[in-house]
Amino acid sequence: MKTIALVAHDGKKQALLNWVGQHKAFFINKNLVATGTTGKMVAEVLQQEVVCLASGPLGGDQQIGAMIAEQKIDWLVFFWDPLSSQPHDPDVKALIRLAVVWNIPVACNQATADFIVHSNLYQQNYQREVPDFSVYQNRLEQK
Ligand SMILES: O=C(CO)COP(=O)(O)O
Repeated sequence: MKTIALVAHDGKKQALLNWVGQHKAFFINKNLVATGTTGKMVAEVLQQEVVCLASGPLGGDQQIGAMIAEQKIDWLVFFWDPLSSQPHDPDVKALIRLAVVWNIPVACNQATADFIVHSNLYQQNYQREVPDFSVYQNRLEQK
């Protein structure tokens, strides 16, 4: 079963909740994990279980990043707010970075999230290519 991580900054929470509410049927049979406040709100909208980690500023982004590195997340929906500063900006950057490192689909706005929900690739149970990190491993071993 696919696991989707959902995260939204305060200025983007309503946008995420609206989007999630528009796609209720899509989320049935999906494992959902989220940062603390986002998760509680999403669970209310969907009336579905959401694994709620710590709130973002308290380490929730880092927890999701760790799950990505452990290959436990298939898709990250992260509605980050480009118009306000965040005390935990390094964590935000690190989360997005890990999504790119591990080549998981990441939607940072509604348009991209819509594209993924409606993608034939997604419907066909798309399996992303896991990057080959052996070159880094070799470098570490040479040190
Ligand atoms: O800050 C966040 C993501 O960087 C989100 O955290 P909350 O879901 O706890 O508001």
